[in-house]
Amino acid sequence: MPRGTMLVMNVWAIHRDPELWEEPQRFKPERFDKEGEAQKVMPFGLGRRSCPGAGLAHRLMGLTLASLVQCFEWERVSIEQIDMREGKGVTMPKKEPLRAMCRARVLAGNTNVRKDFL
Ligand code: HEM
Repeated sequence: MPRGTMLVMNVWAIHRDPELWEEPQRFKPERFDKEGEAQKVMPFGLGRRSCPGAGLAHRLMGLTLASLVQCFEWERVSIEQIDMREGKGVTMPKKEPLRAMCRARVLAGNTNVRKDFL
């Protein structure tokens, strides 16, 4: 490849390649229990120009999720399966926004908690 060539990878397609992934279209977080699977995901790019914020993003994602679980009680708004299809946009929005009910837990300073939530 000549020097200075710009190489653009289609990460979207790589992440959905059935030769690399079992049932690539299904939401199966347990797939990453298998050794080596996590190394096949490239959300932050690769090489010298990969995302310098990857470490911060990894830490923040865990912290954000844990804070949401620790500080709020969550309930579904219906018994229908959650629509996991993606919409269009740079930040990977869901096609149908996720709707859920939440209530601050007592430890988060909420004293107005229903008994069945305790
Ligand atoms: C989930 C969160 C994030 C994702 C998925 C993400 C993803 C990416 C991707 C795919 C690139 C392009 C890499 C390439 O060209 O190969 C990039 C670049 C970059 N990201 Fe992130 N990023 C995230 C969070 C962050 C955060 C938190 C920061 C800063 C605090 C950040 C700063 C940057 C910068 C400065 C670049 C340009 C690097 C360069 O061109 O040399 N990103 N990011």
